[in-house]
Amino acid sequence: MRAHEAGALHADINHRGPSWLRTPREVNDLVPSLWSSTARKNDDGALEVGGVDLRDLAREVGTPAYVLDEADFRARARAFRQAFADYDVYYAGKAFLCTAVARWVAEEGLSLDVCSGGELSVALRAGVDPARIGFHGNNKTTGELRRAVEAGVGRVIVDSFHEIDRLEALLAGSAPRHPVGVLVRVTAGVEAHTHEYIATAHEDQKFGFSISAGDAEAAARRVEAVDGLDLLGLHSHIGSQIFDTSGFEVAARRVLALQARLAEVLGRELPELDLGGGFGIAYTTQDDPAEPDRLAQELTGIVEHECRALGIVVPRLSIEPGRAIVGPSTCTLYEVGTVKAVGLDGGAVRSYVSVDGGMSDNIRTALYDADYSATIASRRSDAEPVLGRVVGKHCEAGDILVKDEFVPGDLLPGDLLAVPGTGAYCRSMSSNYNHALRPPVVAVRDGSTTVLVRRETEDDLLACDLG
Ligand SMILES: Cc1ncc(COP(=O)(O)O)c(C=O)c1O
Ligand SMILES: N[C@@H](CCCC[NH3+])C(=O)O
Repeated sequence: MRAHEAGALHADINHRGPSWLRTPREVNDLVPSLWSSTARKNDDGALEVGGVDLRDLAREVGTPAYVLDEADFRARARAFRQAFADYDVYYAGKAFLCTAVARWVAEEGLSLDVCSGGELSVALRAGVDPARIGFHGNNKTTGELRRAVEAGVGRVIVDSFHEIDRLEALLAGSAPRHPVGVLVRVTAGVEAHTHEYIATAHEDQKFGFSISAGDAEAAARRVEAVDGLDLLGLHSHIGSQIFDTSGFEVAARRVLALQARLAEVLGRELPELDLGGGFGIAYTTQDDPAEPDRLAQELTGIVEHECRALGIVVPRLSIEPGRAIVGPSTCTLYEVGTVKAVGLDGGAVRSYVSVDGGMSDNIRTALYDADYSATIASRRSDAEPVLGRVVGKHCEAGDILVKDEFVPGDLLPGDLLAVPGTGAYCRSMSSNYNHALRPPVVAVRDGSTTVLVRRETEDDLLACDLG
């Protein structure tokens, strides 16, 4: 099958309008924008990341494995830190968090956003300064709030009236040494251009207080009235994997209008404003993410312009990027187990490549219809490329990792395949479906490997099974 035929076939199979497909010529090569900065193919055609040949890594730690390029992660964290020098940059730990990564984040001068008691524990165990932790969540338990308050987290981002009640009750029982900093999470009524499950600023969803319904103002007044709470400002997160800053612009306009109104109502200007995260990354060659410098320029421009128009002081700004820091830093390494040619209508053939992981280590394709790419990682292939689909080993027809990709026509069991861009929301959303063991997270740097999170064992799973 020729490339243009495959492209046409692809468009036919997915009745979802134009979609992305690499050209067969790239089957051995890397598209740099999709990979971490140290990834390269060596003379054998094998994939190297952080100076480590992934064939060696597979022998050492097995597959599947998440391979995290430490230098790339740190460089992206630093780039946000530098571009947003006047902001506080909170790394969103929900994208991926372990103690080593929490330490890297702190070493690079970033703060940390956690959204559960579990993430808070990791941050505290890593020695992150609690004052630099922001605590999120739409249903924080009293226990979680107590731990956060006792640890002295810098800010709690409140998300419901019940949560404010809970905090009030908690503070009435034991006065913390310092007032608890609070941001009120608001929904600005913006339809962000992303998958509906990861858009968070439209009205009909669970997060935040609605500005238009008056709940956001009521929540701010309520927090202001509670002894021991220090209302620092507002928080707006419009969604994830967003490329277009116009959503931020509309949200900023509405949030700052509320900020100006609160200045009148409360008799003081709130000192802080968090614009959330959500900056997109390249999963395919169709995605064209903005560099942190440009994002900083645009966001700052939007906020300054609005503040001028409203006659209020520009608050201290913060952002919460997760995916844009950790997403591109990681690829997942798999071993091919079976290859099956499946005939399609019209006589075309699709090659189903089954690997030793699947939707348990990357649910994003099944959940969000996300696009990924893949490359052969163990050798060079001179065979004619074929249209392939990379699937997992789970008992589920939707267990797809890469919907469409050209793969070498001579792919065989035992070959290694790598999927780039899996640093965000893959390990952190992984599961034990079919009693799969979660893969390890292995950092590579300057030719050496460090296991940051070990592979789960059957004993780990059985330890929870009390018979
Ligand atoms: C409140 C909040 N902040 C930050 C993030 C991080 O988003 P992203 O990883 O897309 O930057 C999220 C996730 O969407 C979020 O809900
Ligand atoms: N989990 C989502 C992002 C949203 C998470 C944070 N609100 C994803 O994989 O794209």
